[in-house]
Amino acid sequence: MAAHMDVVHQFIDATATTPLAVQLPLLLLFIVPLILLLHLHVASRNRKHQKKPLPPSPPALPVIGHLLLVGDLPHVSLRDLAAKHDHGGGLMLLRLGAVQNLIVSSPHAAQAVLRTHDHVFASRPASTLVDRLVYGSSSVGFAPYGEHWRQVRKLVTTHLLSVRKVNIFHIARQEEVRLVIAKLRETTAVGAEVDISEIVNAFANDIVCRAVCGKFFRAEGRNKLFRELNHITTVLIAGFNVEEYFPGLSKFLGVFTRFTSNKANQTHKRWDRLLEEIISDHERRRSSEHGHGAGGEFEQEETRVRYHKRSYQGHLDDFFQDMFEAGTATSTLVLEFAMVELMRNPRLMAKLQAEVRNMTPKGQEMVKEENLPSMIYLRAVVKETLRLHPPAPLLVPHKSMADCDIGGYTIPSGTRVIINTWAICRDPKSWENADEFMPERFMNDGSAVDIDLKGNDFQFIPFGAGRRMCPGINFGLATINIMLANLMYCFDWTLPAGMVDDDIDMTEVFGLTVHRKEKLILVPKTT
Ligand code: HEM
Repeated sequence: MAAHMDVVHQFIDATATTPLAVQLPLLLLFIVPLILLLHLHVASRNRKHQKKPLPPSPPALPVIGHLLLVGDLPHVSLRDLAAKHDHGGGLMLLRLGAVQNLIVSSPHAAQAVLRTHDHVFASRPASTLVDRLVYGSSSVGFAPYGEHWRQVRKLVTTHLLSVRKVNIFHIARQEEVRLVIAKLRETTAVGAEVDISEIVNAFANDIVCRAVCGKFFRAEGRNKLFRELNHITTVLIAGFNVEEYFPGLSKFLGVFTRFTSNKANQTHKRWDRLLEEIISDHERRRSSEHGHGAGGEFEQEETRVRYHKRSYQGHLDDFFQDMFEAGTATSTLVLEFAMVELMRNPRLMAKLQAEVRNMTPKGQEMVKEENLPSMIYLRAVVKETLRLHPPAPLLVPHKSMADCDIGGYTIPSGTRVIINTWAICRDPKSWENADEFMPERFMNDGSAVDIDLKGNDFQFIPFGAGRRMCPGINFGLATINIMLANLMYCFDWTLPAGMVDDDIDMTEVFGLTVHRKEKLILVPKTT
């Protein structure tokens, strides 16, 4: 240290006495390396903090951005756009009106969003329409990430959708399936055609109604009213809502949005009335149950669930409504598409029927839940249906809560995130003969035998993954498995006279979920 100070002193002494011509080179000798070092240090710090580029994007029009590129079937057009513009990274930015949307189209990119950076992307974009129509930001499915969402999600998961609760509801499921089978048997007596789409929709609706409202849900046609309100809600949410794409202009857009807003307000009031009635009914029945004692295990459990719901009164309506929207259309669609694919592939239907009939004890009137675990082909058929026809092909939009770097790009805070699970589930890089219905791929010797749908295998995420993953997965699969098994066990199926397999129209209509345009009409025959 002393030696070092000596050198500095010598330098100062020298510079004080030597002429400028000698001082300058000496100064340069010291200062230039210092400036260079400083420059290198700043450059490396800048490099570290420098924002990475935004993800690639097709050319956009002024004001409306890429809105015109998203056609009637956004899951298809987004897949095609990504193939051209995302440079193979699975990330593409589209500006829809004033809103930036990150389109995620590969398993790798989905994993980055839903697992590695799940804490950044676990929020939901705000929507004035959803707020007006449903309980929006206070529901489970549309709530922004935060304490409220955590509370309602925990409540739903623990008291309605846990594996234990789903198992307890098996008696109710069995009873509801029995009603459907009895109705279908009546039609077989006269050889009539049945609207399968309608039957499975009523069934899925009634199952959710029963879980949420208890076993008196049919009183005063409530199940039908639920179905109607659910339908209107889904159509409104799925429609094009200009405020969503130009949120800053919502005040000036009143003229364009008045019709939708009025309809949304009316529908909201009807939901309110219905849910209020149900809550008061619960209260009344609960006090009378106190007097008479509770029934079997299922009824006791129903009472306990109601009690817990009551203890969270403030959010009761929120999650009631969520259950209907999230739980009905999804299970309906899987059942309907499974029947469609099996009708188009009679050999596969025969294989499934053989399994279901062999695994059900002789003489049993219908398949019971305890018979299901041995039906591995049934599970493969359901998985393959979910792969080819995920009911929510773009999941539910997520929103980023902070800037985040993924794959060499910066995703700015506040970006809306659309995960194209439909494209991912049909990506030929992950799936052999990706567009073909081949349940065998999920069987023992199949290429996808180890791939599961619980949010760990990112090439197959029909229920999403991470914090916002569907909490109704067990409930939904239980509903689908028992119904499909019984449709296979109790009946043989044919198309209406004059139709052949290829006549089944696969044209899709996009909404919150994607469904076929045509109803599925079939003729059941008892076996
Ligand atoms: C086959 C049936 C079903 C499928 C394919 C399905 C699929 C999905 C998907 C893709 C999401 C969004 C995940 C994300 O944003 O990352 C979701 C969310 C949700 N699902 Fe399901 N679902 C099904 C059945 C059900 C059922 C039966 C219920 C309840 C009875 C339910 C309740 C919910 C709820 C509450 C959410 C919102 C979760 C949140 O935002 O935290 N789902 N579902």
